[in-house]
Amino acid sequence: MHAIRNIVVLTGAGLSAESGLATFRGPGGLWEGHRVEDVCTPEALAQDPALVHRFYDARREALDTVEPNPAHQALARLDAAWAGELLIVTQNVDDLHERAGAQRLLHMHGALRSALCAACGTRMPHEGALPPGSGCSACGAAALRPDIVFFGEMPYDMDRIEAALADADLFVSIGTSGAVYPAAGFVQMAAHFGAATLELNLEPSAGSHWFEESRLGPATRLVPEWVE
Ligand SMILES: CC(C)NC(=O)[C@H](Cc1c[nH]c2ccccc12)NC(=O)[C@H](CCCC/N=C(/NCCC(=O)O)S[C@H]1O[C@H](COP(=O)(O)OP(=O)(O)OC[C@H]2O[C@@H](n3cnc4c(N)ncnc43)[C@H](O)[C@@H]2O)[C@@H](O)[C@H]1O)NC(=O)OCc1ccccc1
Repeated sequence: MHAIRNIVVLTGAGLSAESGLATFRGPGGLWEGHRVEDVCTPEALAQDPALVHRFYDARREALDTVEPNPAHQALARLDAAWAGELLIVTQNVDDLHERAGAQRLLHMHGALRSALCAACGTRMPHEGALPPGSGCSACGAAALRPDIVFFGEMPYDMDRIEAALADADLFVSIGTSGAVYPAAGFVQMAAHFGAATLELNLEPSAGSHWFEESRLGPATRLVPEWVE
C-alpha cells in the first residue's frame, strides 16, 4: 500500500451523538414527529418559515448545552499533527469540530452559528434566535434564513471537496448512514482515484460495501484508536 500523505475525513451525525445531539435516522429522529425532509427543504421554508426558523433556533440554542467529545478531540489532534494534506468534511451543522480545535474543516451542509441572506447570498456569523424576515446587514433585505443546505440545494465547497477526494491516499468516513447524496458518493469517488477507504461507524451503513475496511463501534472509542 502506497504511503498515506493526503487524507479526507467525512463526518456525520454519529460523531456528535455521544455529545448528546440527536442523529437523523436514529430512534426518535430529530424533530417532534417532523421528518427532516419536511423542515429542511426550500418548499418548507416558503410554506412555513416560522416552523423552519424555530427548528434551527432550537438546534442553535442546544449547542450551548453540549461539548465536543473524545472523537472530535482526536480529529483536532490529528489536524494539528498531520504534516500531509488533511481535509475534514462534515455534514454536521453543529460547531463541535471547531470547538475541539479542528482547523482544516469545512461544513458542506452549512452551520447553525451562521445566517444566509436569501437576497444577496451573504453568509454571516449568527447567534441566538433568527426570526423570519430578519434584516441583512449587507443588502438591507429582510431575507435572512438559517445558513443550512436544504434538500435540493447544492452543498457548499463541492469543488474543494472533489479536488481533495481526487488527491486522497486515504478516505475515512465516521458516523454517517450513507443515505444522503452527494456525501454518500464520496467513498466511490475516492476509491476511483485509488484511495484506501475506511469506515468507522456504530453499525453497518448503506455504503459499507464500498469500503475496504469497516470498524463497528462508538466514535469515542474508534476515532482515538485510529488517530493514535
Ligand atoms: C434522502 C436522500 C435520498 N436525498 C438526497 O440525498 C438528496 C437528493 C439526491 C441528490 N442526489 C441523489 C442521488 C440519489 C438519491 C437522492 C439524491 N440530496 C440533496 O438534496 C442534496 C443536499 C442534501 C443536504 C441536505 N441537508 C442536510 N443537513 C443540513 C440540515 C440539517 O442538518 O438539519 S442532510 C443531513 O442528513 C444527513 C444525515 O445523515 P447522517 O449525518 O449520516 O446521520 P444519520 O442519522 O442518517 O446516521 C447516523 C449514523 O451514525 C451512526 N452512529 C450513531 N451513533 C454513533 C456513535 N456513537 N458512534 C459512531 N457512529 C454512530 C449510525 O449508525 C448511523 O449510521 C446528513 O447529510 C445531514 O447533514 N442536494 C442536492 O443533491 O442538490 C442537487 C443539486 C445538485 C447540483 C446542483 C444543484 C442542486
